[in-house]
Amino acid sequence: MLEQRIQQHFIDSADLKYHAAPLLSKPIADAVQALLACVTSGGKVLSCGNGGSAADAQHFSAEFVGRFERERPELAAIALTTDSSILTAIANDYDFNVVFSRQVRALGQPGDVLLAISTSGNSANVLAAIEAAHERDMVVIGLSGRGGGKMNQALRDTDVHISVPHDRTARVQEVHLLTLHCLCDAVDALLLGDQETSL
Ligand SMILES: O=C(CO)[C@@H](O)[C@H](O)[C@H](O)[C@H](O)COP(=O)(O)O
Ligand SMILES: [Zn+2]
Repeated sequence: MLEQRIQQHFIDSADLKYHAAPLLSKPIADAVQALLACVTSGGKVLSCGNGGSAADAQHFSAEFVGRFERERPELAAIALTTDSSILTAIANDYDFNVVFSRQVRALGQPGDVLLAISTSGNSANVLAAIEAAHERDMVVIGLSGRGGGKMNQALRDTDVHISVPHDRTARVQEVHLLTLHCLCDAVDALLLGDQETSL
């Protein structure tokens, strides 16, 4: 019974990945181009999200600043989810809805990229970060699910929306993580050439 339940998670996750691959490969490739333009012109990536998506935001920035699978120069990325002093001060003095947007206004420059992650597309602090990024002439890569929610309206035509076609938060997050690894792999391939992985 329990093992069957566990196996069903694996099957559902694999099914979604098969189904989503042809739907998401184009927006993911568009996101790669946005990231490449950013890093080759001296820009940086700011990333944000709540809960599991905060972990995803940090996962991405760790692989940009550190490395993914291949040796390469450092790439600039900052997760806006990590500084507890900044987060508590902004939430305490202003509102939790602006914990990311104030950091975007403080750190964002034209040509930078905001990686905005929300499985529902409806988290107010992520939506406010998108608005702040537009004020700073940044491109936004939005990762969502469940039809995209309010992120559909928040994003511009010049942004990239990667919307996972599933309603369950955990399944959406599983495809978000795969997407982040696709982004890291493709940026490395375009920067270094299409070689085999070294790690
Ligand atoms: O990881 C999970 C569920 O798998 C949760 O921590 C989840 O990330 C949180 O409930 C978030 O607050 C959901 O926000 P969002 O993805 O809708 O923006
Ligand atoms: Zn989770």
